Amino acid sequence: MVFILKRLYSAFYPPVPNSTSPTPLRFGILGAANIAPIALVLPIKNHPDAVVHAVAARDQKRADAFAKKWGIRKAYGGSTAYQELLDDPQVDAIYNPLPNGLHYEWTMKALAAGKHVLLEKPSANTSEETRRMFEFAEKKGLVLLEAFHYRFHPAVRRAKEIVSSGELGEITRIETSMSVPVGIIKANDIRLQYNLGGGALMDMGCYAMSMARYLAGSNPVRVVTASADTESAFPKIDVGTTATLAFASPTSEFTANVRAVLRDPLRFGFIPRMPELTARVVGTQGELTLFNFVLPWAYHYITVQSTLKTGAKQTRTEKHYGKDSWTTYRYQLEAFVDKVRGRTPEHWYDAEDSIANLQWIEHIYEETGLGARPASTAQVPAE
Ligand SMILES: NC(=O)C1=CN([C@@H]2O[C@H](COP(=O)(O)OP(=O)(O)OC[C@H]3O[C@@H](n4cnc5c(N)ncnc54)[C@H](OP(=O)(O)O)[C@@H]3O)[C@@H](O)[C@H]2O)C=CC1
Ligand SMILES: O=C1OC[C@@H](O)[C@H](O)[C@H]1O
Repeated sequence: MVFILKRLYSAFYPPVPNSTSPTPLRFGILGAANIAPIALVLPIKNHPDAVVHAVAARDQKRADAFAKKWGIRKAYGGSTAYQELLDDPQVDAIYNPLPNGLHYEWTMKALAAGKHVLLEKPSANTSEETRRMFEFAEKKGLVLLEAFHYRFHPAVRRAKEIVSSGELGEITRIETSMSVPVGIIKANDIRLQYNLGGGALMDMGCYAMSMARYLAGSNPVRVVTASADTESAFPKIDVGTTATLAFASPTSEFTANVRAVLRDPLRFGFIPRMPELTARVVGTQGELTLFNFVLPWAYHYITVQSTLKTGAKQTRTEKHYGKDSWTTYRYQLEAFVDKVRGRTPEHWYDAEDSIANLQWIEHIYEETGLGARPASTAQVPAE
């Protein structure tokens, strides 16, 4: 417990670098979003070559309050604030943590304004929108990254390394699961609004899908089964989705179970269930479990159970926290800034990865009968 508190403390009070660049990469944030402090504002304090220059919110008071609280120089507010932020020549890169259904519109506008974009997950409401954003970024020579921060963390990279090493033999099953108990996500949350791109599969499921594909090292070949739980209060929203995907293997096929739940029901009507954040790979020679693959910087463990040549089973536990005080978001920021600066990031993933992730999310939504999330109807700049 003390260990976790220390990790949280250093995430919230990151050490500042001894020297900083006179010309740092200047970020602008679209929306005074809940996630912005932990995902960008705090980790950037530890980056010697990046700063947050401005924030924009639909309400001036909200923008001012956010800027004051987090020490941000400039605050744009009002109905034209987002565009004013994009037009600010002192902003080099945009962080887009708007609701999913607005990702496409404002990323396209940011790219049109000549800004690099760090875009929250899931990248858009549809895979076609994702493809268009990446094509536009490519055309403009700008960096665009879907913020799957977990992928940059040493614990996740190590889990992948173990799977790829062949130590577990041939993969026979993958399970990725993310759930939170009912009550955490409030009824008016963006995650429960269809037009804003809500749904468990979009929100938590995009990680579960991304991790399953990452561990598999390929894309699925088909959806085997998929079912969604709904509640009448939230039309067209999956409050929970479970899907089984088939992947091709050298000998035949293996399956991945992907589970995402936004409102896990109480046990016996009153006991909250523990959140789940687990990835598991079962192979012909052993199995691996990564507990907390999404926020491994706070706490995680990897257990590997393998079968020795003698037939005996051996179990070990590994932990990989990497650099002191670095969260998944700090690792992600390092890669993003490196990419913009023309350096080769230690780790990266490409447009095809983001496009495929959403394609398979769409396939699952179709299979559940709920249908994919609605495409944006906003006017966007010509690609
Ligand atoms: N990487 C990660 O770990 C996490 C990523 N996320 C992702 O970040 C994004 C934002 O999530 P979160 O911070 O929880 O969201 P918030 O509920 O804080 O909403 C984000 C911002 O959206 C703006 N907004 C614009 N239009 C609307 C609208 N019609 N309704 C509601 N809000 C609107 C608001 O900006 P304004 O201030 O201008 O009013 C608000 O600040 C999502 O894509 C989510 O998937 C979320 C949590 C964790
Ligand atoms: O990105 C996220 O990570 C953590 C989850 O709890 C949250 O709902 C999601 O948006």
